[in-house]
Amino acid sequence: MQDFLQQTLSGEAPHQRRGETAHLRWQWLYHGILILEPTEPVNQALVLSAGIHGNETAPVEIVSQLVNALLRGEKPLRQRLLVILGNPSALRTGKRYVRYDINRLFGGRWQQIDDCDEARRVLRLEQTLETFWQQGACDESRWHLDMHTAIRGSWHTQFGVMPHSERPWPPEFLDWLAAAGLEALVFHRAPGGTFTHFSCEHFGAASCTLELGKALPFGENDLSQFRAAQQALAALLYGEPMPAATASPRHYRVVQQITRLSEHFTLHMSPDTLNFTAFPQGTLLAEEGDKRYYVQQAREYVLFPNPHVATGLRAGLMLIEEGEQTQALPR
Ligand SMILES: O=C(O)CCC(=O)N[C@@H](CCC(=O)O)C(=O)O
Ligand SMILES: [Zn+2]
Repeated sequence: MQDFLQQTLSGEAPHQRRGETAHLRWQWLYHGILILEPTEPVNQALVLSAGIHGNETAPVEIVSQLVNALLRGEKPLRQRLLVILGNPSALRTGKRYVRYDINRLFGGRWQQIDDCDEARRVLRLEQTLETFWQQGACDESRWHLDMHTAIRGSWHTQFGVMPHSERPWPPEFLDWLAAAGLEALVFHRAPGGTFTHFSCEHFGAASCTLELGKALPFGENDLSQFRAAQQALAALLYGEPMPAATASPRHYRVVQQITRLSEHFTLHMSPDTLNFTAFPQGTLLAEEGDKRYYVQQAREYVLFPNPHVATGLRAGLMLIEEGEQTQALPR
């Protein structure tokens, strides 16, 4: 296979479904799903995914470049690696999703929607991860990096979203995220239907949703903005030197989720509001019938505000920065 992205976009299975280089063996498992195993024994396994949303193309281009170099035999591999381009149909159309946002369906939530390609895709991805992790030794370290881009511009242009976990995060994982150039880390405080929640909750993986810049069509991305992330990935995959972290990411925690429940939902934010915009205590953020969302803490920052999500889905998250003084409004 010459080019994993082009192969995936073609919708065709490759003529040759497995192969090897001097460093590794690879196998095409299904559309957008490729497994690569080093010939030398290793004790680390990585799931590297992108294209869970079909309009978020920069990470797809980055993953494809990294993987193509491995397929051409130009680079060694230091991990067992499962590469996933999450939603090939959506990638072909350049839309976030075709019928349903697959990053809300993991952990079996696909069973709660009508049978459709996206529900089946999530089942396939869940099963593929399960088999991949089971194939490793029991002491193998498990990481999952799921790469996205944000719909809006952001005060922090590159950041990570960490799934809810009761376990402490491995320091080497946090160090890697800092070296990848992430300016902020956002910590969820409740379980969710994202891919990273699934791998963290079900398989104990250290996982993070990486948000790299703003969503643009294929060919319009300036990948040089993401040099640190690309170098950090090359370090992980090929054993190249890690870039030095220039700053420690700021830490934020989710304190409220705004959910759109009906057609009557109104979000009181302009379409230009950037991610991580701060709002003072008492600000009315959104309303829907009798339900009103206000800023509770002294100051809260908005993430992923989107009044156009399907009903029942998250229309925004409100964050506080760790270490900032908090004082909630009396209820
Ligand atoms: O910019 C937006 O509104 C969405 C960008 C995006 O797709 N983000 C992920 C975050 C997943 C997480 O919470 O870990 C998503 O919404 O699925
Ligand atoms: Zn996304």
